Amino acid sequence: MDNHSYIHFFYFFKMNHKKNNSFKNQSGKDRNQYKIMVVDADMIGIMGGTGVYEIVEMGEDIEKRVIETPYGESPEISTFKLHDVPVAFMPRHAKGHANPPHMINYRANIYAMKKLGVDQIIATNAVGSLDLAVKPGDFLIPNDFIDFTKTRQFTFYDHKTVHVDVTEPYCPNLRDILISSGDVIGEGVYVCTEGPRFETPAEVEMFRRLGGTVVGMTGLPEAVLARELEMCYASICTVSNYATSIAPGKLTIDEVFEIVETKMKDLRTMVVEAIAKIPSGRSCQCKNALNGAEVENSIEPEDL
Ligand SMILES: CSC[C@H]1O[C@H](OP(=O)(O)O)[C@H](O)[C@@H]1O
Ligand code: HPA
Repeated sequence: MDNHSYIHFFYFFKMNHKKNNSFKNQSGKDRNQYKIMVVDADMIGIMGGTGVYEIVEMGEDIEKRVIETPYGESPEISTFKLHDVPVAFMPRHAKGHANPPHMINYRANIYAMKKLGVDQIIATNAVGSLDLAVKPGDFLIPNDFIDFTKTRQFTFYDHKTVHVDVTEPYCPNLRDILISSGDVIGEGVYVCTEGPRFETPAEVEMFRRLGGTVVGMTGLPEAVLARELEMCYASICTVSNYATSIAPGKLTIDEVFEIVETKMKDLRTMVVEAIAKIPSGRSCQCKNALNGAEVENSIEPEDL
């Protein structure tokens, strides 16, 4: 086992270890079946969003797998090599865009990536623009978010008190790499709604006044769950439309898919270029996200 794999193994051992050495979760299932099995350390993850379901044609030695997690099964993940770097691609909404934003199993998705050995994630998101200067067809790398989701499982820490810091919600190093890999707007605030409906004009006006730049439905809790597992995470937002009421007329998903499709080639080029630049080993603080975040001696209810 190399150093990196050992660290992953240790980390998950720590996460799963209970005072009484029991690995049973609340449903009584044996947690050993979920213990980390690193396929490839230093793996880069890509979470493909709307219109981005396959990116595997970029790589070699493609394998497909579904990962079991304590939260359920992941969508089918493709693993492959790109510039000799191991990459895992997951379509966030699963095959055929089966899962709408509020039904995505975000915990299973992120846990599965971690289980594979992914420690850095590049996400792609289609978004509506809240700002006339940010136009359909633009790429934007958000540096902050506002979370308006309502019904989602948004943390791994229901049974232990952990408050992760999100002063820098997206990995600064990964953002810098993305910003230098394409023609992008280098900052902006991503507002996440619950969906699946689009926004009302009053909501769009509120999001604008709150400082939002773009709006989407899937960026949260994905970014926070990645932070909770000490993974680096950054997003490439493809602006697919002006948010409702900013441009006249009804918003349809056809226009979203159409713009994403026209930007697909540039998006792929950006992702390939970024992956080539990602250094092995991480110098950011994402890998230490749990330092100073756990309330000492907080007891997991299942231990009582
Ligand atoms: C089909 S339009 C709305 C849909 O597009 C975005 O998806 P993703 O972030 O996965 O690219 C948005 O969040 C909605 O899920
Ligand atoms: N609103 C919410 N989500 C979106 C939009 C939008 O206008 N466009 C693409 N995803």
